[in-house]
Amino acid sequence: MSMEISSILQGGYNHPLARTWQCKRQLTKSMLMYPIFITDDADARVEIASLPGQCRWGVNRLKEFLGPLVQNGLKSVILFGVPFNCTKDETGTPADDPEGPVIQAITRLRQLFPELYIATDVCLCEYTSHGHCGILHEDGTINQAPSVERIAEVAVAYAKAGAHCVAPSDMMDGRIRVIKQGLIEAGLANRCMVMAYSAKFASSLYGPFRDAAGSAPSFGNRKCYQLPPGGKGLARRAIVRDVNEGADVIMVKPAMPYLDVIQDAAELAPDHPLAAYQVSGEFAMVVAGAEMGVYDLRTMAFESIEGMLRAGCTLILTYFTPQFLEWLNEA
Ligand SMILES: NCc1[nH]cc(CCC(=O)O)c1CC(=O)O
Ligand SMILES: [Zn+2]
Ligand SMILES: [Zn+2]
Repeated sequence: MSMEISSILQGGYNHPLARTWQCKRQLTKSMLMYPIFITDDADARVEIASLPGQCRWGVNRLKEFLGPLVQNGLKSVILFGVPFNCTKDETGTPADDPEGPVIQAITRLRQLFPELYIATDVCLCEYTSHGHCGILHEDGTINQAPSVERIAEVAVAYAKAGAHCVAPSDMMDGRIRVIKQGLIEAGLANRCMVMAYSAKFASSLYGPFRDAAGSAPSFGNRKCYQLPPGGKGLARRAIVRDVNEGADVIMVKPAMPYLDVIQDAAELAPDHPLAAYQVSGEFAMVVAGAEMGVYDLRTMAFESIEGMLRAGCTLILTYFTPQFLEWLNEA
């Protein structure tokens, strides 16, 4: 009894090279954007306990930190400011301080690595006294209009300093439109991209980041602006909303538990680049499993990315970037 011809699949992926042809999209170095933490002690290099292998860096150390990675094919970074020596207030005044870590780092990186693509996370939580991502009413709820104005002001300041991309992670309604408008008014809209954290969920997976950035809210939580994990419909509406407001790139965050949302974004915004953010808790989880002997780190790291590529993303923000650059050399 012979097999049906359509039953035979293995011949199509028997050879290692043929296996790569079965993947519609393969990880390349250009797809990787590395999230890095910049602190306001210029000479600092402080390891972050909850994020194995990651440090908070001062601007004077950026050459030694990123030089070897750029040499190895690093194409882009996204900057997070982590200030300790500033006075945080209600409106996040230190966010766009010209002497602050983000603007200093943009200037320095543009000089050091002219080819490196520099994105900046834009948010107020690292700079507000209350640790929330916007400006609050007396009763502690978000005051939308001034929040969005302030966030746009910070975004434009980063663009003026030379950022190639501003990426608002606050999840305030209407911010993409106001940021885009601000860039247009500043004459920068044609050379600074807006990457919208469109579908950002209220996740348990941000813990190590908040630890690293000192950005945990001092009261309450972020559930009135970040999406509920089951909110597929809301995520779809937020993606469409941000496209209509002028986002250049759509992002889904976290990535691994939200692959269906990435796939939805690919369908809803087929003409936009699509980013997935493998967040701090995902990174910590993958590393911890390897340390417990559950799997091989490298194999699992690639598998975790494979899902995002299948779902349709074209850009990946991950703390594994230095390792991937290395592993892709060996592949
Ligand atoms: N604006 C907040 C912000 N910016 C980046 C992350 C998370 C990134 C990560 O976990 O790697 C968060 C999440 C949060 O604290 O709510
Ligand atoms: Zn924030
Ligand atoms: Zn942020």
